[in-house]
Amino acid sequence: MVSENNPVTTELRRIRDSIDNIDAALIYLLAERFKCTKQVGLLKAEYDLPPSDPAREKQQIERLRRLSVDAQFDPVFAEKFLNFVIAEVIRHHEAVR
Ligand SMILES: C=C(O[C@@H]1C=C(C(=O)O)C=C[C@H]1O)C(=O)O
Repeated sequence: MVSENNPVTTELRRIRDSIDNIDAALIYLLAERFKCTKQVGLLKAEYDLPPSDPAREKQQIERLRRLSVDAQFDPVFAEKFLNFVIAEVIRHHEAVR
């Protein structure tokens, strides 16, 4: 058991504070993204456009994979994450038709 004032405990708390801030930022960013995709979904419903756009998704995935490499981040995970988000967006688009 390490004490409250142990240097390791202090360092762990400092890093975890940053992790908590980053998680909060991610939630706000995702909320903004879903506000935008909601508008897209309403436009698509109004003009009878298909909920998904595979060509656009392909461009986004290629772009995010490139950005991930630049950022020294795992491009496979980036693609999985984007696909997960897009699947939820498409589900919302189907629901508002
Ligand atoms: C938001 C859109 O709808 C869908 C969701 C996308 C996304 O979440 O980025 C991208 C393409 C579409 O499959 C769009 O067409 O722009």
